[in-house]
Amino acid sequence: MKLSISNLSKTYKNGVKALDNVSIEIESGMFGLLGPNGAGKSTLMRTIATLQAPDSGSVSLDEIDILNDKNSLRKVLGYLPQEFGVYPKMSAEELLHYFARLKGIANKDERTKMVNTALEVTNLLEVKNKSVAGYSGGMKQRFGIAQLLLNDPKLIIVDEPTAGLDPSERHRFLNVLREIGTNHIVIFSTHIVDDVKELCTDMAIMNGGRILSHHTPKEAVKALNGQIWTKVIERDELEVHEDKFNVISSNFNQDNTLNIRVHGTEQPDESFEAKAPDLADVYFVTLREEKEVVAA
Ligand SMILES: Nc1ncnc2c1ncn2[C@@H]1O[C@H](COP(=O)(O)OP(=O)(O)OP(=O)(O)O)[C@@H](O)[C@H]1O
Repeated sequence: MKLSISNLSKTYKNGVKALDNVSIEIESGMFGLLGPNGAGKSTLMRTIATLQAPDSGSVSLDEIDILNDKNSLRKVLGYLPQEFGVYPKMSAEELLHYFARLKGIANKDERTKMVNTALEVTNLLEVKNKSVAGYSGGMKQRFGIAQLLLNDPKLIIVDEPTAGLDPSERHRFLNVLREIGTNHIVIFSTHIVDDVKELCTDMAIMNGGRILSHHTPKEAVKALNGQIWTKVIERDELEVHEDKFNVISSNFNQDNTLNIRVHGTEQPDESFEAKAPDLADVYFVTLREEKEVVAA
């Protein structure tokens, strides 16, 4: 299965160019779309989900021309938007039966089987009789996945599903996605680098409505080998270092000093130590290079 996006552009009425000639191909597996707030991720997701039209460009899933044949796409799509509304005071099981009926599954045995599978995959079997309105944030997100699994979608889109989840809920949610990622195209957007690191077989970094890079996480990290340098400095030395070196990130240590990471093909000076790159370095280097291009 392949999702092909070609030359997609969208400018909102207020003049914001949310998509700027986006082209990318996505195959089966877990695909992470990583970018800061306002990068254009939701606009891209909503366009693929046929909820809004671009100004130009095309999107296809195998032979389905998504923009001209919305209904065919919707039959194979599972979409979990960023805000997933208010739930009525019904149990998860009842609500899933209700959604399954809406999706046209009239046969009760067939519906029960589907509902049970969805509850099982999302680890909600034990709480299936509880009201969804009273679920925690993480349980609600997993319920969102349960409802989208009901029509056995081929393309699953989840928009920033881990925002606001506590670490254990986030972990449980990522495990559910991992479970369904093997035989579907799952696209999920996030601004959390670790989400992508833990989960994705493929990824792209987006900002300013453009795809800045598209690599597997492994390849992207490998490409920075030998280019990341660290040093511990006092906090009031940060500005000087930022003026002189390509500082991509800084983190406080317990003693209130700062650990800075610098990008460069050569050791900046002898006070720096070489470090193995990680995915956060990839993210910051990519965004920084974009800033330099925009400024030039
Ligand atoms: N309906 C709209 N009308 C006008 N501008 C919009 C609209 N929706 C989004 N934008 C703007 O388009 C840009 C891209 O927004 P989008 O929501 O696609 O980004 P995002 O990467 O999903 O960010 P976030 O994580 O904050 O949702 C932003 O500058 C946003 O303010």
